[in-house]
Amino acid sequence: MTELLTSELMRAVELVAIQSGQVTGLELMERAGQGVVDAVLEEWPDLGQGEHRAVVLCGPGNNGGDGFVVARLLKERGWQVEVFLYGNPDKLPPDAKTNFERWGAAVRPLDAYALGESWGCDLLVDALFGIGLTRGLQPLGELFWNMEDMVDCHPVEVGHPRGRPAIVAIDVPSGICADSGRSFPHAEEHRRFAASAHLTVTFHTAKPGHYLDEGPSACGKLVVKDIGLVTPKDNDWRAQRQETCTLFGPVDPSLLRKDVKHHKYGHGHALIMSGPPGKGGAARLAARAALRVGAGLVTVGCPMRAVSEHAVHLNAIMVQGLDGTHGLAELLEDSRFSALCLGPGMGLGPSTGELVKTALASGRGIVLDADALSRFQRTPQALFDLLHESCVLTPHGGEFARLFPDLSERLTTAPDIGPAYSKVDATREAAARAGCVVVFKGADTVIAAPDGRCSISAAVYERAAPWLATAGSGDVLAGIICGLMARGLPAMNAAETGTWLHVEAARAFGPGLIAEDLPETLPRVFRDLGL
Ligand SMILES: NC(=O)C1=CN([C@@H]2O[C@H](COP(=O)(O)OP(=O)(O)OC[C@H]3O[C@@H](n4cnc5c(N)ncnc54)[C@H](O)[C@@H]3O)[C@@H](O)[C@H]2O)[C@@H](O)CC1
Ligand SMILES: [K+]
Repeated sequence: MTELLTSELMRAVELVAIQSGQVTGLELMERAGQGVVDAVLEEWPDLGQGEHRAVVLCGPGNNGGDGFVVARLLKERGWQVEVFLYGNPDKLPPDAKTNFERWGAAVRPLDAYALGESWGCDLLVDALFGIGLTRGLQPLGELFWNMEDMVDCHPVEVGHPRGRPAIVAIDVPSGICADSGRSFPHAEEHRRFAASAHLTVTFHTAKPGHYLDEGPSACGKLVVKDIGLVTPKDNDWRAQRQETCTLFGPVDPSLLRKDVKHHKYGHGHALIMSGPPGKGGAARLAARAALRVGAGLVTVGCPMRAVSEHAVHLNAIMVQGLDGTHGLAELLEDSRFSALCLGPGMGLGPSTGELVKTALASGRGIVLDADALSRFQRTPQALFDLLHESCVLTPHGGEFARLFPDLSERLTTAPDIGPAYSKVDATREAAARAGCVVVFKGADTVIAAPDGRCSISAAVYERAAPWLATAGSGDVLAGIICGLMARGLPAMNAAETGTWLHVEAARAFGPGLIAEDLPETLPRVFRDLGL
């Protein structure tokens, strides 16, 4: 688990270190610049030998200051270095100004570079803006478009005669908000409003924006360099500041082990509600996932007329025909049902809403997904009034917008000032409003509890799982979380652990994955975890 710091918190950590006299801002800047050079040489060892050419693009703040340090350190290694500045050197903040002066060689205005498309270098350093970005950037010609093209289409080739540079972003690709991973679109005709990099080197700890929204694709690869800062642990310091969020993973295997002393009921009984005949596949996927993740028993509850369809497909999973809400209430008199899942394939008719209300009244652990969420599009508050701490909502972007239209709008409207409203902000607000755990799905899944706990469970960088974008994979996730809740995990733990396992199963299976493969790959994931 890694704590991710927003720009405000990062500044606060830096201030504590400087005020305590342990370090100066200038020393931190030197360490940051050195960290970037180290990361570049680790990533491209060929750049460690011989003379190379670098172009460093510096901005008007301390990110630019880091850039001047990098320029100087590369020059000391015998490189040819050209520096371009966005802004006025007289207005640089003190530490950046000192490093501008230490650089001491020519600095040309950025326009000369941005318009000139001078790509003939081995390393291009983006030191324009870091965590201090507060608004959209002025159009920079085709600079960002060319950077994206370079990253997407051209493998780095050190010494290529036409110059195919490795692109490294300092702290965060310029134009990307470090808190949200969002850029600030403007009316310029070019599509890119932020830099792209092969490698992004950040300091002390990653920021939420490295994992959210456009962040990961802009960053390329992310490396965190230690610059000797320590995040204060004391509660007083924390109490005065905004809450942090964590990058979740890996899971704690002890939560998943089965104790030899337990019989099947010791591992819980999950009830997965299904829709009408012909729509039962989603519930069966969820049920299979709940069973594979270790629930002792799993039952699919369905309308009487869907029993035979389920019966021909299911063996270890039981089928129970139910007579509407009355039937569900009667079934739940059996206290051994420890968690429920409603939504996948249930349909948008009134019966779905009624079944959800009956299930919620039982007070059991409940996962609501898909149609169980969309059914409440017109009356979200009616749903929120019934939710409790043992509930988990698992919306994708569309379902989130149906339940929380105002939050979704803030998240999708182009921001004009930074830090931009983030998926972490939106999920946290949603969880507080709903009074339960919310899993806002995507490659940048965010999970929040009503008490403010929040984590990002991202399928990006080395954990990318593009094959998860397949029909039914959300149903499987709902089933995994329900199975974990049936086993006794509290809602937040189940949501975080389930989301992590879901991605891990997709990664373990790899290309060609379909939803059916996910539950079947869980045993391999468990073996790899040492269970
Ligand atoms: N905070 C820390 O702990 C450390 C920070 N360091 C570096 O310092 C950076 C932060 O420095 P700053 O706070 O100076 O922030 P930046 O260097 O990111 O930029 C801030 C400057 O840009 C201006 N600005 C913001 N948005 C703009 C826009 N759209 N168009 C034009 N100007 C704009 C601001 O008014 C300010 O002058 C970090 O990203 C990192 O690279 C490192 O030197 C080491 C330690
Ligand atoms: K940058």
